[in-house]
Amino acid sequence: MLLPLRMRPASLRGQDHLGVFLLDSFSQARGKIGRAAWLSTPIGLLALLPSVFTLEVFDRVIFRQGYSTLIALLAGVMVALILEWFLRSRRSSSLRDAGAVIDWGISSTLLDKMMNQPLRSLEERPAASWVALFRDVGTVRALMTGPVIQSLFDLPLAVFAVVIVGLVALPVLPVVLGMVCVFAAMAWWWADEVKQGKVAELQQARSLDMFTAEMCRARESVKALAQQEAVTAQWKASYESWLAESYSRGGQMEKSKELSHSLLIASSIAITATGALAVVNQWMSIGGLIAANMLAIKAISPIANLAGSWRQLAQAIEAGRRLNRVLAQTSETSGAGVSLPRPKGEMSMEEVSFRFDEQSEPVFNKVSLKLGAARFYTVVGKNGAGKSTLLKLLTGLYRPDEGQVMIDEYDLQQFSRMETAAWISTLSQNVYFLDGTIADQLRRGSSDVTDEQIVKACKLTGAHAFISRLPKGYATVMREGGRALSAGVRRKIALAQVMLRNPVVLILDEPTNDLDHASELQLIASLRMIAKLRTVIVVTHSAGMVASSDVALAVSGEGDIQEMTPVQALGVYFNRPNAGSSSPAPDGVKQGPHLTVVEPRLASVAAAGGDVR
Ligand SMILES: Nc1ncnc2c1ncn2[C@@H]1O[C@H](COP(=O)(O)OP(=O)(O)OP(=O)(O)O)[C@@H](O)[C@H]1O
Repeated sequence: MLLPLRMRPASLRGQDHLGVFLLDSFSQARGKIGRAAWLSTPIGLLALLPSVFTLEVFDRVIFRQGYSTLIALLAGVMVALILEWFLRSRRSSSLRDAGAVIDWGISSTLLDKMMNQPLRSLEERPAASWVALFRDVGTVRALMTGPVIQSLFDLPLAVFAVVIVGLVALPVLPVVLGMVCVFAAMAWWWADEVKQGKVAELQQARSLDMFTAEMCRARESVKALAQQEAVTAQWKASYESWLAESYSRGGQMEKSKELSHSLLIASSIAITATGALAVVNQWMSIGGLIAANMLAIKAISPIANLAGSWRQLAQAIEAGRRLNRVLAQTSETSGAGVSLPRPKGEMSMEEVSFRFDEQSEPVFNKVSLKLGAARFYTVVGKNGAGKSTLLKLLTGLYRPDEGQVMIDEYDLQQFSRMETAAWISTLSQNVYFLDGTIADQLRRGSSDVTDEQIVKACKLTGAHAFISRLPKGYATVMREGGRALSAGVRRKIALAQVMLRNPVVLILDEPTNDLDHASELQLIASLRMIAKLRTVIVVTHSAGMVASSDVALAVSGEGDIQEMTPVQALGVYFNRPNAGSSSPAPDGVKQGPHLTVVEPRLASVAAAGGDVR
């Protein structure tokens, strides 16, 4: 239900749980909507004056040659017209303001909601459906400025018109009432989309939009794998189904419009015929007959217009329901309430269980784990075992179904995303940048960083050398997630972004993906040094990284995690049973399981435990 509180039937108040969040935004515009509703009464009355003018002209001016009456009537009707124009423009402007207030209220609440939803809720909805939700806000706002609300506000006019017909042309009143009832019945009959609460055409248009967005995102894969034919066929099928629905609905609407037009003419004929009989029998005047015809149109128009706007109302109701479902979802916690001392960086999991949904097997089943502060951990396991899921639990991005994830003695659940991110910085597998310069990207997570710190972080991750060679250096603009930069450079910049947060715990998901061999060695060396001061946890398929870590956490894929020495992990997961002994070392490993390669010019940074701030 989208109507503001004072416009809703009393029976619905308080029980409309669907509209409760939207009503918050509507209530901010209540004053403006109220003013528009109040203005509708004088507007309705003034709109009837031309009919009364016609009546008087016929009855008093024509038959009695009353020139002075005509001048007085003309003056009166001109004043009324100007006043009506003024009031109508005030009403439109109030409704426009109300629409803007509602739009702003819902859009900003929706944006807050989106930003503060747990990652799992965000993942359950395709990215394109969020874009569609913001478009839904426009649909709800259009309700305020479109024909629906105007027709609703004009409904009192119908009542006034019928009353005046009763006063000036009583014999035709039954015909007018009959026609009003016919139009009201037709309006009810055509309201099937409103009654069903869904607009199939709109739903198909949304699916089509979402598929088009997916297609654009997957353009490189589609081209590379030559999937054009299959994708085109799928898109055309989706488009055809939307077009068929739109065509059939369009046809129905045209039919109803034609019928409504013919019925209006029929009403006029019926009123004229009945009125003519009444005039002949001197039950009413000719002026009364002409005025009754005009008033009948005034009485029927709001009802006919309302019926013509059902579609817009149905779309707004559907959009409102969708918005409300999202707004009603739970957000992440807003914070711990007090500023807690910076933790040392010990991480632990106590009896943690997690599964993606009821139907799937648990990824973790009562797992307990203790990770010491300032140590270097690697996470190993086969594809799909649950390594990334483990990282998301450790960063607080996923909440365990059971058990606790702790940093030092604090349960992560008590912290807001901002609080957790200040201590635990994470670099996910897929790096994506919003539009802006490289410097903007680096400042986005930590606005107070200095240029010197930015350069230091980029040197640490190896991004600086590349950025310095760009014609615009750090002012180079990145678009579409930074596609113009190579994947390796994007990863190095993202890593610098993470380092600038000055975390206690650094969590990286396959950071050596896309890195060349020298960069991988440099990163491993940097991470070893960073781990002198911070806890470093890295999901990796790099033997060199595992060999350089203090402990390997092996995710079995059967719900548990085992702690191993790097040598054991290299044997089990990299088929290198003798790594760390006198046998050939894994790639990137120079001496035993520990890598000691540090670029000389980075030594000072690395020696400070990667402290760039
Ligand atoms: N958003 C999700 N919704 C549902 N299931 C998921 C989701 N993300 C991961 N999974 C499932 O959870 C399991 C663990 O996935 P995860 O990405 O943690 O594995 P991984 O060990 O990191 O794999 P890889 O080495 O391929 O990156 C997989 O079976 C995967 O299909």
